[in-house]
Amino acid sequence: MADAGEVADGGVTRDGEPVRVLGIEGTAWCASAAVYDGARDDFRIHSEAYEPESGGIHPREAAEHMQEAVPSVVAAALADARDRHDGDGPAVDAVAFSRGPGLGPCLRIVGTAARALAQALDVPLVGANHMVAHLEIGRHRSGFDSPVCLNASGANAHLLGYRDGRYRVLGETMDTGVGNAIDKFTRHVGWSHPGGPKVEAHAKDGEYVDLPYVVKGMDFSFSGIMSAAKQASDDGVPVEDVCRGLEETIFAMLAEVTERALSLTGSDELVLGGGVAQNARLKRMLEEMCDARDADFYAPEPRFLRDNAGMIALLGAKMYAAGDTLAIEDSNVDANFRPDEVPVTWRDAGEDVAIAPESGTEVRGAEAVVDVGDVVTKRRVPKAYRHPELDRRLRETRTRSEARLTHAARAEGVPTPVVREVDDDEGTLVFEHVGDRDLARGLTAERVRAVGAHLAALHDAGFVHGDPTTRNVRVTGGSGTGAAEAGDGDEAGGIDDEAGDERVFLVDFGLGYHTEQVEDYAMDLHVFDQSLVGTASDPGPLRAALRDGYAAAGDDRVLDQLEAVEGRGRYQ
Ligand SMILES: C[C@@H](O)[C@H](NC(=O)OP(=O)(O)OC[C@H]1O[C@@H](n2cnc3c(N)ncnc32)[C@H](O)[C@@H]1O)C(=O)O
Ligand SMILES: Nc1ncnc2c1ncn2[C@@H]1O[C@H](COP(=O)(O)OP(=O)(O)OP(=O)(O)O)[C@@H](O)[C@H]1O
Ligand SMILES: [Fe+2]
Repeated sequence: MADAGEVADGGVTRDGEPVRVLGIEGTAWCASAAVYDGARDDFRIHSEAYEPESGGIHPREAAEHMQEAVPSVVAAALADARDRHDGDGPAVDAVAFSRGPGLGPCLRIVGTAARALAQALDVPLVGANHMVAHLEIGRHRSGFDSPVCLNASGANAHLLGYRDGRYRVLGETMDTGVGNAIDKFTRHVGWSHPGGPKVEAHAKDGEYVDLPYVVKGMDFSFSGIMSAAKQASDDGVPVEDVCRGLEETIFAMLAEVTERALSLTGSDELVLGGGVAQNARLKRMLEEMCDARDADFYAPEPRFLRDNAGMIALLGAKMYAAGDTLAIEDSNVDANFRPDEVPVTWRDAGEDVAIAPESGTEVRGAEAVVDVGDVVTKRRVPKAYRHPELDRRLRETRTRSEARLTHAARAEGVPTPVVREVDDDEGTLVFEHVGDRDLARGLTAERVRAVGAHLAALHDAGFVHGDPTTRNVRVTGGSGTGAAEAGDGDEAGGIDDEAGDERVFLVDFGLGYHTEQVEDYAMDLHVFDQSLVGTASDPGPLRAALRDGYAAAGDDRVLDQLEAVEGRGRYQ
């Protein structure tokens, strides 16, 4: 079936001329071809879904589906393009295809089809990253300038922000993609693929049940919650209740890390993408979270959320307009193609997502409202987007651990503010005021090295910070040179950046916990490392300083494990 999209301004042009691009998608389950027409800024999409008879997606069956369905959807799209075309020359300016990530056998079929079509039409070939396509479609349709993007799809879950010519991964899943996690549970209870819509339907009749909630900075993991959900169902908890618990927990995790990314970047725009984004509960949570912080939220309509070739054609049009085409001999597919590997040729340098907003006397962090005066009062305000029981549990436990671990860290010689008052019913803490500015606005290698040493001291004492970022470190002294923005001069009254004046304090221990696991220590370092990548204009030397500082004081096994964490292909 062909869908005609709305006509709008802002279609993609090359040298002032609207471009028309045919896109082909087929990374896993959806064989799809579409024509994007820059003259009308509209899309005609033809899709055929693969629906496994039992179990999940079988790569071989999925490839057979592509083999069968790609030619027919491409023929339909080409007929549309020819319909639109008047005059000489080929009906489209370029052919774009999903190069990855996805299932190798499927990708190869789509790649072959795209190469053959580009050659037959004698037009350039464009290789699109499927995850970047999931986010560009929303950015394009929203008209936002430089949003944070949450991709919630089957095989992936990423938080992305554009900076210095790349989409930086601000946070991501540490194990499976969000849709795949949900689908594993539904397979366990015997439901057919895809499970997401069934969980949504059953959750409507369910009561909330507690399940493990795991976020680490802006990263998150689903393995614990999925095992607990399967166990709960085996133990006789009604499946509707487990579905409700799953939605409330998983989507609250995604909303929280997204809020953290908005807070870290200072961005007030959020765009959602990916198949799981069709879920109404997820959209409502993100909408409420954004409303509460006066941010704009945009989710495209469902046909652009689930896998579709419209998004591939649009990204293809942008890339083609930027001259970003592929020689046939360089057009191999990449099953593990990460979004941060893509040189973003179609955006300008001035479009970076904001970083490190001005701090004032009232700071709105991701979790809390913080009054910064002679003392610092932090209130974990209730989050209307979360289920009230989950909200109460998180606010209480985090307030309690923050008080305890802030104190425990100081006992290990790590500078932290003195805790003056704790009220875990109200979720309020009162701290001594420390530092002149956040590390984000005063990044130097020396300070980052100190953070490495402080984290090593915590780990040596058997606990993690849980959310070490450049915003959760306070520093004294000058504004530094590595900061993402020019800095704000010497707001603290001009203390020089001299040895002896430097103090580096850790704050915000609410996500910390006791653990003996090397993996948890490595994740702690990884979270900080990622925040350097997300906030610094030249992160290389700072990342090296982090490792130096840690190596001097900490356990080498943790640094080895950090490499393993980074090297993990997280597409399962
Ligand atoms: C690499 C590529 O092949 C992959 N695509 C993909 O996973 O298809 P996508 O259409 O983005 O997402 C499908 C997932 O989206 C879930 N889903 C669909 N409707 C849902 C709903 N109403 N609630 C929750 N999940 C839903 C499905 O269960 C399935 O896991 C990806 O983008 O990661
Ligand atoms: N003791 C302190 N002294 C000075 N400033 C502080 C102190 N504690 C917090 N701040 C400031 O308030 C900001 C927000 O605090 P905090 O990180 O604890 O809140 P949060 O809501 O948990 O934030 P997020 O989850 O986004 O990291 C910090 O980035 C820092 O600028
Ligand atoms: Fe997808």
